[in-house]
Formats: sequence, structure tokens, C-alpha cells
Amino acid sequence: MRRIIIGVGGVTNGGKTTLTKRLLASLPNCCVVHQDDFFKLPEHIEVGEDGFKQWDVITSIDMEAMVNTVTAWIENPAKFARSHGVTVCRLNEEHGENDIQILILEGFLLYNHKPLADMCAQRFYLTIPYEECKHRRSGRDYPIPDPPGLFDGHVWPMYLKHRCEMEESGVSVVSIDGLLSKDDIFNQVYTNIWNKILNFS
Ligand SMILES: Nc1ncnc2c1ncn2[C@@H]1O[C@H](COP(=O)(O)OP(=O)(O)O)[C@@H](O)[C@H]1O
Ligand SMILES: NC(=O)c1ccc[n+]([C@@H]2O[C@H](COP(=O)(O)O)[C@@H](O)[C@H]2O)c1
Repeated sequence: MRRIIIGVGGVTNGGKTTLTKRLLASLPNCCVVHQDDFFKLPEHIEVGEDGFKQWDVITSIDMEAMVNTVTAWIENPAKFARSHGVTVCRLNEEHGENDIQILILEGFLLYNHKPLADMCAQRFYLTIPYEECKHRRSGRDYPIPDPPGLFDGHVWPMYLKHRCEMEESGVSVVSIDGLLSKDDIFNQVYTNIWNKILNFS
């Protein structure tokens, strides 16, 4: 049985969740692990010198728990799928696609954690410019609402810092322009994933 882990990373509000939902609905035997589900509780988030709770750093996320969840999928993808409500099917052997199991990791800091980045066979990275990001973020409802000034004081500077660190680490990513239409982004990524699967031993 072949198994493949795909990363859908990138900037906050870049379109990661939107893309992931469409991939989940289109790819066979496909499960997802969202990094946002591993945020620590607000009382465990440090307050920085700038007065903001430091949500946008890797230590705000329980990465050990996230990696353990991914490891559970690696050990038994079909069991993981069934327990997450995904119907497991066999695909057409003529096309060499039988028994593929796919896991999507979705999150804004996937590739700044080497163990997680190394697990991905393909890493997509969505980007959008500052103005668009600020605009989209202003319309979002998070479990903890953004206090005034968080975007400029913490979120965007941390994005730039982590992106720089990711680039310096040499991890290879497929950059996706998050300003493209949702359809164009989906088609580009979907095609890329199938190419990867069909060339995957
Ligand atoms: N390609 C796109 N073009 C325009 N708006 C988009 C696009 N992709 C996502 N959005 C919108 O941007 C907002 C954030 O999208 P979302 O997928 O939740 O981002 P993320 O998971 O990266 O934070 C949502 O309102 C969504 O509808
Ligand atoms: N889900 C939560 O509990 C929570 C709490 C506070 C901030 N956030 C924000 O979530 C963002 C990451 O998620 P998105 O990539 O979906 O925007 C971070 O920029 C962070 O500031 C999430």
C-alpha cells in the first residue's frame, strides 16, 4: 500500500483551509490534520514585550501531539481514515492507483518544524501580499478574536520571520499564488499531487 503526506502551508488567510476542503472532497482515501487544532490553551500562550499574546510562534502549538497524530496515520492509515469518517476504497489497479492513502497536513507553520516538514512528500506554500492578507484577516472569526494592532504588531512580522527561516533552512516548497482564483489554485495543486502520486514508488 502506498501512502503519501501532502503539506498545505503558507500565510494566515492564504487560502489553506479552502484548498484543503476541496482536496479532501476530490482525492481518494484522504484524511487531514489541521495544525490549528493543536494550539495550546490561551493561559499557556506567552505575552511578549509588545504586550501581545504570542500566538504566531511554533511554541504556541503542541507540536509533539501533532506529530503523534501524524504518526498514528502512518502506522495505520486505513484505521485512521475509518475512525475519522473517511470511506476507504480500492482504486483502479489498471492505472496503478490501487491502495493509495493520502494525508493532508494544513497549517501556517508546517515547515518551520523539521520533523513535520520531513514527513511531507510534497509541500505547497500559499502566499498573498500584505494588504490582501490584512483585509482577509479583518473578516475572520478566530476562537480568540484578534486584539487591535495584532496583525501589524505580531501576525505579519512573525509571518515574515518564519518565511525567512523556512527559506534559509533549504526545505523545498511549491509556491502557490493565493491571489489566483480558488478554482485555479485547486486545479494546479490537484494536478501536481496526482503527478507526484503516479511517480511515487
Ligand atoms: N483564492 C482565493 N481568492 C479569494 N479569496 C479566497 C481565496 N482562497 C480563500 N479565500 C478567502 O480567504 C479567507 C481565508 O481563507 P482560508 O482558506 O480560511 O485561509 P487559511 O486557512 O489559509 O487561513 C476566506 O474568507 C476565504 O473564502
Ligand atoms: N485557532 C485558535 O485557537 C487561534 C487562537 C488565536 C489566534 N489564532 C490565529 O490563527 C492563525 C493561524 O491560522 P490560519 O492560518 O487558519 O489563519 C494565526 O495567525 C493565529 O494568530 C488562532
